[in-house]
Amino acid sequence: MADNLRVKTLVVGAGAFGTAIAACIHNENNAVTIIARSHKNFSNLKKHDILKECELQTFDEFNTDFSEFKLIILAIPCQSLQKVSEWMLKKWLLVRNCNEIISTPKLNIISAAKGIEQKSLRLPYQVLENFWQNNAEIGSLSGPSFAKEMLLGLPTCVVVSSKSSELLSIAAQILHSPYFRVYDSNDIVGVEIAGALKNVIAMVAGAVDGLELGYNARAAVITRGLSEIAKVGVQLGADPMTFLGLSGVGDLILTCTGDLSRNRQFGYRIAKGESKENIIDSMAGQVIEGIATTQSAYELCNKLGIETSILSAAYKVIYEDMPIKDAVTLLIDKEQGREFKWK
Ligand SMILES: NC(=O)C1=CN([C@@H]2O[C@H](COP(=O)(O)OP(=O)(O)OC[C@H]3O[C@@H](n4cnc5c(N)ncnc54)[C@H](O)[C@@H]3O)[C@@H](O)[C@H]2O)C=CC1
Ligand SMILES: O=C(CO)COP(=O)(O)O
Repeated sequence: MADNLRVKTLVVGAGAFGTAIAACIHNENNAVTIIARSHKNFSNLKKHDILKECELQTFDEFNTDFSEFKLIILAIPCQSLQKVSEWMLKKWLLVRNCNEIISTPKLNIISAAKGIEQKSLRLPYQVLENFWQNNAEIGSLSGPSFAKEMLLGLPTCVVVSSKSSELLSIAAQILHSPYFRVYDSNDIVGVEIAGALKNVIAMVAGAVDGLELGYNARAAVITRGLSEIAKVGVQLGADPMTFLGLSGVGDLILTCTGDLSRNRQFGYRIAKGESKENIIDSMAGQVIEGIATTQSAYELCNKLGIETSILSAAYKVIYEDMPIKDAVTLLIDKEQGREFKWK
């Protein structure tokens, strides 16, 4: 296809997921530009044949009008969404040489972040909607998708969620391919709550394995964890069926059982006696979203008046230095009760 007929997609962030999604969607119909923090990232990206063809820019040097891109994917951690949005708006005004964005077609922005913003307790789409107001349609990409497997071209199914059907159709057109299947959903609250909270449950599942408590215990954490996730989601207005989908049980199973998960690894290593600081230092700057989300989730559950014992046990270990064995006792000694209680 002639270059001027190709759709253009922008991927903001050149970490594990930014790199992987760019490799999945760059093709003869879709030209991907990736924004990385520094030129140092470029040599890493160019190790992959497909990424050699993408346009690479740094945050500092970037000077294209954002509305040239049919889709913008934010592949950055949840806690950076506000800052990166501020950077984008500043750049956009600079490139357009104006003080205000007036009557432009809306941007189409999809976030891949799986977390809850600290202090404000907002989900990624709420941070973005609040910032971009009428200047963008907002969506969320989630589901079981280890970046490493996507980079290898292994089959992956994800869900894109948005209130805008136009954005859903653009996302399907740009993202969907035989090995990268995209389903759509209108339940952005459910999809984002599931994506955020599964990281905390994955840390606990990792800890169960680190403590060698057995497969039964791990299955119990996954299932009871799903019940806690659904309880929080339903209270926030999510559709309960979402938790049976790719962003719910799909991503939960992947992250709780797959050793590629950084959140699972974190829990495993904590259970083996390593300190939180040590583990973070060893991750070479890669984000472990579950750490910040544990705190946000704890505060959110308190605010909503919901009892969630697994999420709360994770908080006590990570933020109150409760010995992990005491947290296990807390969960085992919990009062007997009905399997499903929505409050
Ligand atoms: N790695 C994976 O398999 C998947 C990750 N995700 C989610 O995608 C999000 C990003 O994850 P990864 O790419 O894995 O993380 P990462 O830590 O590998 O990369 C994050 C990137 O964001 C950049 N960044 C962070 N804060 C920034 C700021 N303020 N300004 C500019 N750049 C900034 C970093 O420089 C880095 O390049 C997370 O929320 C994660 O949960 C979603 C699906 C799969
Ligand atoms: O969300 C992920 C896969 O769907 C990646 O999980 P981790 O951040 O735990 O590696």
